[in-house]
Amino acid sequence: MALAYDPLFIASERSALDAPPSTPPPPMILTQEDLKRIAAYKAVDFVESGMVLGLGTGSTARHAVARIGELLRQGKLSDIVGIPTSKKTEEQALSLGIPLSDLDAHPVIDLSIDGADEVDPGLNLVKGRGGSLLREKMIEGASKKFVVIVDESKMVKHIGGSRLALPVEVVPFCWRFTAEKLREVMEGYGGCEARLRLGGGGERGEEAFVTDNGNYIVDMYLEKDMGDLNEVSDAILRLPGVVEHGMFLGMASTVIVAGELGVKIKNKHSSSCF
Ligand SMILES: O=C[C@H](O)[C@H](O)[C@H](O)COP(=O)(O)O
Repeated sequence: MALAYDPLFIASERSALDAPPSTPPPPMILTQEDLKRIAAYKAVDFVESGMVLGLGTGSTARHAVARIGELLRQGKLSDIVGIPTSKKTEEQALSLGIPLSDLDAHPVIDLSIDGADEVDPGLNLVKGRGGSLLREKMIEGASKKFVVIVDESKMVKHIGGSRLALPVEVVPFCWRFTAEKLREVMEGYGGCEARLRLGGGGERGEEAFVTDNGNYIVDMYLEKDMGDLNEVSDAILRLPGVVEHGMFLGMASTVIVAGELGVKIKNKHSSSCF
């Protein structure tokens, strides 16, 4: 996969690829990790000193948090306050010396940067395959601007189109009951299989995954396009055992997609490439 990116930009991140100044850099083969980093760095271009920042969670957001830490260390950014969307991100940000706070102290956030599991043509998202959807939705929903960073593999024709999980955070109390209710509700929207997410412990990871909020995740595997996403969202949220779901509808102001042909920036009302 040879890409139309500035090779020096990538090489600066991969010292092993540094070429002597007189020779042109070799054509770059970019990994998915490179694409995530490129999208993340582009998003950090939106960050200005003095901002309150929502710090996302996941393998893509991790690059953005690292970059913010780097720019702070270099003195290119100052007076940043980070609001982490998970305990994991909190740990990373603390290790980088990024000053942190929370929504109680900063109920309005200037800019949030986060990855996504799926992005549809209307910039609706699936998030939460890392289990952080509730805090992400609270923080990103309180943001004046929400910039989503993805590699092109995350683009789908419709939500659920990857056939991977659409996560729903549920209270542990009688989760089977809630999972069954979810399955019943989704019968009206093309159907789904609803499975408790495991991996929370045990010799073979057979225990339930527990979120930062002490809840479980039921992963829904959709059969087809659900249709009216706002209607599905309302129906899911009406179930008493449901805390939140991983559809982020109309929340992204900008999506930065790093792919084979370069970086695309899609704004809510228009899109551009460069
Ligand atoms: O709970 C996890 C978050 O919603 C992540 O932002 C999402 O899963 C994307 O993660 P990644 O960048 O690792 O694909």
